[in-house]
Order: sequence, then structure tokens, then C-alpha cells
Amino acid sequence: MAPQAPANGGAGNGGTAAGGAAPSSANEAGRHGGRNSENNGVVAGGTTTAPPSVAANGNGKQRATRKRRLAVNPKDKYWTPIDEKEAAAAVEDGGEDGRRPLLFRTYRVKGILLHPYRLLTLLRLIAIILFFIWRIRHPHADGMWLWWISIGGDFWFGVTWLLNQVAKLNPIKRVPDLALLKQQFDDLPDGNSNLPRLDVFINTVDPINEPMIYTMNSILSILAVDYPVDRTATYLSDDGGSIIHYEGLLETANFAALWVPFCRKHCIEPRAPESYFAVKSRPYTGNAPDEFADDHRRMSREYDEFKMRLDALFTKIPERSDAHNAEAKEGAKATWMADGTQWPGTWFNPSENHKKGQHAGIVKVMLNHPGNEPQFGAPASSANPLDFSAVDVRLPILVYISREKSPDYDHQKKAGAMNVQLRVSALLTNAPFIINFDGDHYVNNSLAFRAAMCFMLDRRDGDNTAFVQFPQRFDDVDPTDRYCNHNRVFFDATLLGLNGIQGPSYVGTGCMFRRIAVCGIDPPRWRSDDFKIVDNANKFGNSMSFINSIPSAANQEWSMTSPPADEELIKEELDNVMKCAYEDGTEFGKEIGWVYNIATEDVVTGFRLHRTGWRSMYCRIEPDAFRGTAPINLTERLYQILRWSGGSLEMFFSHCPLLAGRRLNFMQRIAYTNMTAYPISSVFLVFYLLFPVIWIFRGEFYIQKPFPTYVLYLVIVIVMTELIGMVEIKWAGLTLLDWIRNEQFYIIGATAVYPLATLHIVLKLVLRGKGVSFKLTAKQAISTVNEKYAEMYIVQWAPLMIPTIVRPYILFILFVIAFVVVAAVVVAIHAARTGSVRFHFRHSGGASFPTSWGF
Ligand SMILES: O=c1ccn([C@@H]2O[C@H](COP(=O)(O)OP(=O)(O)O[C@H]3O[C@H](CO)[C@@H](O)[C@H](O)[C@H]3O)[C@@H](O)[C@H]2O)c(=O)[nH]1
Ligand SMILES: [Mn+2]
Repeated sequence: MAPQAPANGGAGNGGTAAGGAAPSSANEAGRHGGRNSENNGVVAGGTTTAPPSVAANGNGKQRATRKRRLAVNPKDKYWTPIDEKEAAAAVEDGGEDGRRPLLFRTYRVKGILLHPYRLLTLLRLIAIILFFIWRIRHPHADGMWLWWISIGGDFWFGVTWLLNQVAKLNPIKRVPDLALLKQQFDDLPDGNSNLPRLDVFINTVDPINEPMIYTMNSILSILAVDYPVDRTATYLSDDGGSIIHYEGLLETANFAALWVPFCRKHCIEPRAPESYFAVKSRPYTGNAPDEFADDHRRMSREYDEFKMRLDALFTKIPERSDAHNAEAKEGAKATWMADGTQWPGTWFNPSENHKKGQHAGIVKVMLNHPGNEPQFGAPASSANPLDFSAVDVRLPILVYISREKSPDYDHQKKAGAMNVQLRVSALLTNAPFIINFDGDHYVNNSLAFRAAMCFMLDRRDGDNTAFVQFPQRFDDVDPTDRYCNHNRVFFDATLLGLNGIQGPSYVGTGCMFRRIAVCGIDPPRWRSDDFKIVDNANKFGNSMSFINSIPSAANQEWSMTSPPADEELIKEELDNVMKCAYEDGTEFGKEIGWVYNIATEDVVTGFRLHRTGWRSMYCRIEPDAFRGTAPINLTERLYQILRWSGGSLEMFFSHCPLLAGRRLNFMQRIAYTNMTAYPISSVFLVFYLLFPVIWIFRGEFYIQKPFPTYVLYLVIVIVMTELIGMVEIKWAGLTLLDWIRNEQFYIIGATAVYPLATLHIVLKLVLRGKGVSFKLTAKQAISTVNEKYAEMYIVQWAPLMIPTIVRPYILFILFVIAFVVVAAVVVAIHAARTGSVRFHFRHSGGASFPTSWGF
């Protein structure tokens, strides 16, 4: 999720501001040249430095003679490196004594912005304290209860502003050094790579609401990523248990045999075909420019055919099933697989044990381990017109999973699915690192996995890093981002702030994990020396293979590597760990794996890792590492933020950051408090919006007096918020529009959605009802450019918007009615009594303009 950065409305607390830019960094070397041709031509995501000279200089000692120059992207002009000394020292060591290199560089905001930023924050803090004292000293005798509410509101707004602001006072940017990673891990004398193994998790539920073509594009982009092919495995979790996904994945595995070598041969980016073919032209960076035009044309045709084959599944499988069922005659109408057996998952005609929420578990290894030696493809032929004779055509492991479902269990949505992926992958490949994606997020920069590894393997805090979070970026958002889907302020300012503390929160997708951290192991920093993984079935469940996988994942973080297990041999064990009952009485969903019973499993899971002493790192690279699809329209967007705000608030009560133990950094605690308590602001905001209505009924403006002093304070605190916002925009590298959108959508959320979320949670706490549920966000279907944003304008009934829309009208209508009624009555009385009508304005406080009216 991506919580809205609370923008604190109310008495002048105006808002948090600004955003940031991608960290930047055109790679100086530009290319990532090397042994593998597929490494060429991709702009590395780091401000890459020239690698230190490796040549021995006579006395055999490696010396860093060359000053490590850093390329400056315009967006980086307000950032300055802070680890130059360390970096230089690390170059001196150069791996000779077995010490690990520094694989990323750290930047902070330059003093020219940082000092004013902090100073303004301090000044505004003083201003709001003075303001508050002044208000307390001037109670509003006529409307004390309203006055108390507004004092409460102002206090709350002041506190949340502070919580939000202090977590941003030390923004840190970290830029991975891909060239060094390559030098240390890939350019080995034996020609092999030493990068750690990596398991990729991707989730989907429904081939319609989350169009299958997205999921399959994501998978293609993952299979084609620039990472040693024998060291990754991809696990698709299909929570729908749908044969469409299963056969779609088979088609995808077949198509990948063309697509992946094509990507490697021509070094194309991005490696999700839909996005690749949508881009009209870009400079060629591959090794076979002569063949490119032909290959591209053929590939484009192959892709169109592939899409048709995917579409055809929706008719082909029902037809095939009908034919089988006609033969079988009796019994339920089953769904049939191509090999003439019945599909173990859900059927088109839902039947006992074959319907949504009730079916067997399925694991199918679709692509096996490719072996450790490169395999070159075939030269061009009539059957295969693309010449792959100089390309390694191997594909990484690909696995289909659909966990068992039963009506007796709460399946815990995505979190439940991921915990099954965690166990299944532990038995099959057990890579020490995991990266996870929502079904609609694809790899946009094929070097992204390497970038995250720079953080995990760095010698400074690498071992204590539980996860590396990438920002969420979206295609298909309208150019002015009217629904604030990009959440720039959050992703480009707030998360950089957290990056300077204990690390960014986990936002659900595009995040690399250390497996042992997910399995509930303490970070080295807090681990005792004689630490043992207890083989405690109460904690991990009854699979000994799973329990034993954990220590071996820990050992493999640095050394390699056992072969993947044979699926057939461990079939029973796989079935066991996919069972609903497996987790009964275990710590899954609590201290192990992804956390349960909350709509925002992501933030809570990240929080659990932080509170056990792990840290996280934020990784932004250019081009964007991953991209996804934004909600289809305003309705979906509002439900999305309802889920986020409801989940966050629920977290405030169920996993309260204020009560976490001492391993949670103090500032991180503040940040989490802000991140979870923000919907409460809406309660006060609603009061503030209702005040004018009360004025009308009571016939008096209940406003703080003396009025001019009040206005003066308001102007000061509002102007200061704007100033802070403008400085933030600068260091974060955002536009004014990004900032305005954030403020704007905050108000929409705070009036339309957060009150409902708050009410929901109050009801849950008081009446022990259910929390906000995880409703799948519908995504935009792929469409032509013309109709690209058409969905956005479809007016759908959005009950959530009622308060936001209706209030100004109620106010207006009430105002008119009240005015007319009161005026008519008074005028009538006066006219009846005296035959004439008289108006006067009363002075009040120090104000010389009307603060109340009487006739
Ligand atoms: O029963 C379920 C329901 C959902 N999902 C998957 O969960 C992912 C996220 O669902 P989506 O509806 O796209 O949620 P968003 O609103 O886009 O989600 C954001 O916020 C969520 C938390 O609220 C995070 O889990 C997501 O990663 C984050 O992208 C998708 O891949 C789904 O396929 C499942 O696997 N099983
Ligand atoms: Mn999503």
C-alpha cells in the first residue's frame, strides 16, 4: 500500500508537501559491458563510478589511484555524498583481505536546502506553540463546547504535522553501484557468477479483474531479467485456482523461449512485451543491429499470436470440457485439462471441491532448472527465423502454485498466499533472497534485481537489512494524475526521510526480502552468538523439510548452493505445506511470514521486521525498476484508500507502534505512528466542516477572537507550511503539480474516505465487528491510446464521495433557507410593529467588521 501522506488540514496546518525525484543517475559508464551480451546497453541504476583499476602495480598491491568521479544528474544537484571516505577506504581493501566492497553510495541533502528546511520546521513549531498558547488564553465564552472541539482539533493537527515532519528531517538517498557488484560477483576467473540465488513471488487472483495479459507480461519480464539464469526461480500464486491461469502460464513458458533470447540478443528494455511494443523507438544498444529490424517485426507478430492464444483459452477450455463432459454424461460438469484429466482447481461450473474457496492445492513446475552451463540456441531456420546461435537460450525455473482452499478457513488473501509461496519455495529452491510482485507489476529495468542486491550484500548494514523496497510507479495514469495515483510525495519525499532512519516501510510490491528475516529470525545485530533455529513445530508447523530449510537459507546468503529439489520426489511434502490446516497453531501470520488479519498486510509486515530490529533500504533507480497499473477509476481509487486508511488505523490499535519494544528506532516509531493514526484527523476535519452549519442555526459566527490576531496567526502558519513544502519540492525534485495533487487528494480522502474508515474501526473495536476487508483493486485493461483514459471518466456510483460532494451543497441550501426564513420572520415582525425595517452590525472583540448579525 501507499498511505496518503497526511496533509494536516485544519487550523492552518496546511500540509506536508513535496515529493522527490528518482534518485537519478545516468551511469557515467553508460553501459554495463561485460561477458554477457545481455548486460549491455542498460543504463545502470546507479551513479556508477569508474571501477578501480585492478591491475597490479609492481609491488602487487592494488591502489585506488583514480578519483572516483560521480555523474551528476540535474535532479541530484541538491544532494551530496557522505560516504566518500568509507568508499575510498573500501577501494583500498579492494576485496584482497576478503572484506566486502561498498556496493552503494549514500547521499544527503545539501546544506543550502537542508538547513532552511530544518530551520523552517523549527520556526513553524514555535509558531504553532505560540498560536496554541494564545488560543488557550482566549477562550470563546459564548460557545465553549465548540471552542473545546476546535482546540482539540488544532492540537491534533499540530501533533500530526510534527510527527509527519520530523520523520523527514534527514532524507537519505542510496545509489547502488552496479559496476562494482558485477566486478565482485560476476567477473570471476571461472566465468561463473557468485550472486546469491533469488526466488520471485508473483500473485494473482482473477484472470478478468486483473487481466491475465498483465500477469503474463510480468512473468515474461521476470524471466528475461538480467540475473544469472540458473539462480532465479519464479513462483506464480493463483488464488483463483483457475485453469485459465495454468494454461496461460504454459503458453507463456513456450513464448518465453523466443522472447527471452530475443531480449538478450538485442538488449531491449523494458522486457515486458506489451510495454516494449508500446514504445515507438529508442536507441539500439544490442550486438546485432543488422538483424534487429527483422527480428523485431517477427517478434511483434509472435507476440500478437501469443496474445490470441491467451484469449482463445477462454473459449478453448470450455469447449474441450463440454466435449469431455458430453462423453462422460453423468456426474458434475467438470473442467478438463489438455491431457484428458480433470482440473484439480476450480471448475467453470462450480462443484463440490472444485469451486472458489474450496479446492485442492496444486504445484506444477513448468520450467525446470536449466543447468549451470550456457546453452546457445539454434541458427536461423525456416522453423525458427530468429538466429539465436550466439545467445544463451536457457530459461529460469517457473512454478505454478494454487494453495488448498476450504470453506472452514479464512484464507487471509494475499498474505496467506505469500506464506504458502514461502513454504513451497523453501522446499523446492530455498533461495536466501525473495522478491515479490503484485500480478500487475512488471520489471521495467532488467538490472533491478542486481540493484537490490547491492544493498543486501553491502558490508556496512547489508546483513541487518531485511528488505529493500522500490517505489511503486504506474503506467496508465493520466498526465495530470488527477487521482494522485502516483503518490509522489510519499514515494519521493517521505520514504527518503524514512531511509535516513530505520528504512522505508514495505508497500506490498517490488520489495526484496532476506528469507530468514521473513521466517522470524532476529537480525545479526540482535542475535546471540549461540543462536539456533529451534525446531519447534509449534512455531513453523510440522514439516521438517521446511524447518531445516531455514538454517540452510542463512548459510547460503554467502556461499553456494544446493540443486533444486525434484518436485515428484517431494510431492507429499509439498501437498502438506499447501494445506489450510498446516498453519493451525503455528506462528504464521504473526511472527513468521506475512502478517494476517489486517487489510494492509504490507505495512504491518514491514513493521514487524523493523520492530524486531531489522532495517530496510530504499532503492530508486532510473529507468524505474518496476511499473504497475493504477486503479481503473475514482471509485476503485477511493476503495483502495479506504482499504489503506482502514488497515492503517486498525494497525494503530492492533500493532501499536508506540508500544513496540526498544529495537524499533525512536524516529521510526514516530513515523509509524503518523503512518497509522492519520485517518483520525478526519474526525476533526468533519467538525470543522460542520461549524458553518452551526453558525447558521445559532445565528452567530463562532470564531476565535480577537479576529485579526487569529487571522495573523493563521496566515503565518499557512505560509510557513507552504514554504516548507517548496523547499521539500526542491530536494525531492518534484513539481508543484505533484504537491498540489497530494494536498487535493488528501482533502478528498479526509472527507470522503477516512471518516468511514474511522467509523469502521470504532465499530470494530466497540462491537467486535470485522475490519476493513481486502477488496481486489480492478485494473485498467490494456487499450489503445485513444481510449486510454476513457475509463477514468466513466461516472460510477461512488457512495464514498457523498460527504465530499454533498456538504458544500447542504451548506449552501441551508444557508439560503435559514437566511430567508429568519429574514422573513424578523422583517414581518418589525413591519407589523413599527411599519419600518432597521439593520445593524454589532462590533465584537477587536474586529471592526461584522462577527454576528442581528435584526
Ligand atoms: O485473495 C487475494 C487477494 C489479492 N491477492 C493479490 O494481492 C495483490 C494486490 O492486490 P490489489 O487489489 O492490486 O491491491 P492494491 O490496491 O493495488 O494494493 C496495494 O496495497 C495492498 C495492501 O493494501 C498491497 O498488498 C499491495 O501490494 C499494494 O500494491 C494482487 O496481486 C492480487 O492478486 C491475492 O493474491 N489473493
Ligand atoms: Mn495493485
